[in-house]
Amino acid sequence: MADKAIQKLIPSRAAAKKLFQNQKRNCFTDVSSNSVSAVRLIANAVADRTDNAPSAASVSVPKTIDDLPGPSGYPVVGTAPEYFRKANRGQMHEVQRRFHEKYGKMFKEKLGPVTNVSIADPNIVEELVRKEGVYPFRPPYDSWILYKKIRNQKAGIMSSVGPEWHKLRQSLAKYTLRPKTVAEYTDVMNDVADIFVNRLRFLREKDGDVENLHSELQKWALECVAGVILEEKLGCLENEIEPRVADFIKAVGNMFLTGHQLMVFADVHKKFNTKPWRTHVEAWDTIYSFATELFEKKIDEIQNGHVEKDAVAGFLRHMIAHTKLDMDEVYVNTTELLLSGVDTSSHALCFAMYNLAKNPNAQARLQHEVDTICKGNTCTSANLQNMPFLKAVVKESLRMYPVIPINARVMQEDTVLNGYVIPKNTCVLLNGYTMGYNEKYFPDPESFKPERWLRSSGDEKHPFAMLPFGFGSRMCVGRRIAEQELFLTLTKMTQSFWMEATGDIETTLRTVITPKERSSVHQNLTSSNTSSQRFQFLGPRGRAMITCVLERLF
Ligand code: HEM
Repeated sequence: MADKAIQKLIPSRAAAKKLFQNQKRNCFTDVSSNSVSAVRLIANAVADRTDNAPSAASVSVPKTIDDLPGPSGYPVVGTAPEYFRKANRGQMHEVQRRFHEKYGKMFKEKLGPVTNVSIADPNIVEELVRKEGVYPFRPPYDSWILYKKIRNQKAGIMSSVGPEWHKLRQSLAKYTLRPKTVAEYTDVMNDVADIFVNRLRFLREKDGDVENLHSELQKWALECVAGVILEEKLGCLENEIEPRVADFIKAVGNMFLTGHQLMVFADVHKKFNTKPWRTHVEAWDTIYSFATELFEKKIDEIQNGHVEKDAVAGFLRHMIAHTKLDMDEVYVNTTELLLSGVDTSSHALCFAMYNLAKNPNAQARLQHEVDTICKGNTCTSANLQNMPFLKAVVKESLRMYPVIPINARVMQEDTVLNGYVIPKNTCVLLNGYTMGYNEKYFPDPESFKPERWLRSSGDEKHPFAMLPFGFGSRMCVGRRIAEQELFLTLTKMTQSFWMEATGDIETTLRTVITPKERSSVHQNLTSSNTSSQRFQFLGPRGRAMITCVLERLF
């Protein structure tokens, strides 16, 4: 295969020159013919900024995937056992980082019968974006596909591929990624942030203890995303919550956890009806039943004209009113948006709070910015335009704790990346986590330094070196929603509390990076403005709270 592909990829000199010129003019259009790929290869060889780019001499003989370095692994199972070793469980991102340290910015690896390629270099990511075509293929978990098959369920924007995905995506992204539209949800999000902060105070005041901070964060995220999509107040942060809300949150966590566990040999798990498979099915069933209930209630309200006249239309109403999606499509999109918005935003907020608590100078600087710009009032979307440090805090926190540390694409055709022919159907893993800790792009990467993102730092950042929301036309469709939730809630937290922490959060990967159950973090929340009114979140043994919250719950 490789020889044939290489032959096809080598154009005549004249054709190459002409195509190269076109290519330079058109570098972001999708061109998929092999001859053009070859020209890209030449263009990349000439323009490649990477330190070990293929030399001009090697260009005429592109290398194949077999030439890539990588761990040799064991017969049949390849490197799979490496990920199942006790010390490495839930640490796929760390294992990948170590492989990159050993084999460089691009390596191959056999996982069972499949050969994957891993990359951790912004130039190669950029090259991939240019070549991934109209339908970037992020592989859904096999377990998702199997579930949808047994339940005859359609795929939504997150789990579909090809033209089907494109249709769902186009209908949605024009609203969810439009800053002006997302800004309309400022009040909804601020209301939830208020309730969240009051809830923390209430829990503290009641018995001096916050029983389950992580659960409060997940409820905060669900309340936000339900407000934005369904215009629905679920009451997640009230004292008594409906069991279905708690069940849904638990189901989302279980679906991501077991999806990750079933990454290899999902069909075998299904055949033998193993525990992870049963949990996976149960989790999806719970997710769909919750979404169906909400969806049907909202549709009923819309049809009967019971929607508040002044309410800002949620994304569900946008999809119904302004797109050509049928009701089934609107429903699966709604479901997948809801479930995508819980563990992602809640973990991101948890890590940002933790980073601020651990870095008092950064927290003080943020407090100063918040006080100067918001002047003690609720933050508006206009205020957000003037809060670069707040944005830098979120960026830096996502660099250190990218909620989704490894992204993936399946090549839709033989594609040359960094001078290697990557065969069609190969899965390429993009290690955002590894890039985020690369000294070359982020000096002193272990330190939390929001100021590195400020224009005044004078640092030029490679635009593809940090991709917490993914990239290209398949990037996170909820990005702006998530960012705005984080900005507004962190502002409210900063206006309300001073956060302190000792100890460290440990993380585990369950599709999303999650704080580990037994992280020994000690964190105080103190009312930020009145020193006499001290909110100390105390745990059962009198230890400072967020600490104990994390110790108990994760
Ligand atoms: C800090 C929070 C979040 C992070 C870090 C995050 C990150 C990501 C990443 C890395 C992807 C994959 C993109 C790619 O393949 O290039 C993704 C996809 C997606 N995200 Fe998010 N996300 C967050 C919050 C949200 C929220 C709040 C929602 C919903 C409102 C959401 C909805 C989605 C959906 C539906 C997709 C699939 C998009 C597609 O395939 O077209 N995300 N997200």
